[in-house]
Amino acid sequence: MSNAPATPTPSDRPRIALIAHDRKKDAMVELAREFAPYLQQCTLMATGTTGGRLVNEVGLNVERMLSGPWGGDLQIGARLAVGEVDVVIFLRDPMTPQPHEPDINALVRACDVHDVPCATNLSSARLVLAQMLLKL
Ligand SMILES: O=C(CO)COP(=O)(O)O
Repeated sequence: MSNAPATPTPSDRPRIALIAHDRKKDAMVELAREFAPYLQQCTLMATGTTGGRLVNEVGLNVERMLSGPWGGDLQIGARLAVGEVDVVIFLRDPMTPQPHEPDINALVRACDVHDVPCATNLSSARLVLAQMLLKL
């Protein structure tokens, strides 16, 4: 039997969900640029508009769900509930009421139920990604 390390497969990659409310999307793009070399090695999913910006402005490969108000947060929550998401970066806007507040709460609750790390602001997102980088 060979002692060579197993070739990483897509399923070994950290699976990260990236979500940002409108007034936080520039910050998400900036964060993604900062961590792009790492994020390129991850399996990424995002809500629709956030994902579009990450694809077009950062060049990341992202699976795009529906936009948040149309159910994107719920789609990510459903994936997370069956063990398909390792980390959530969710840059929420605490100053703007959202029409889909119940969906947002459901996703954050699912993170707590399943003990999945959920960074809801830029500083905690940087801490989480920096810690993940150390495990490479
Ligand atoms: O509304 C959102 C999260 O609650 C984000 O959705 P978009 O990325 O489609 O703007």
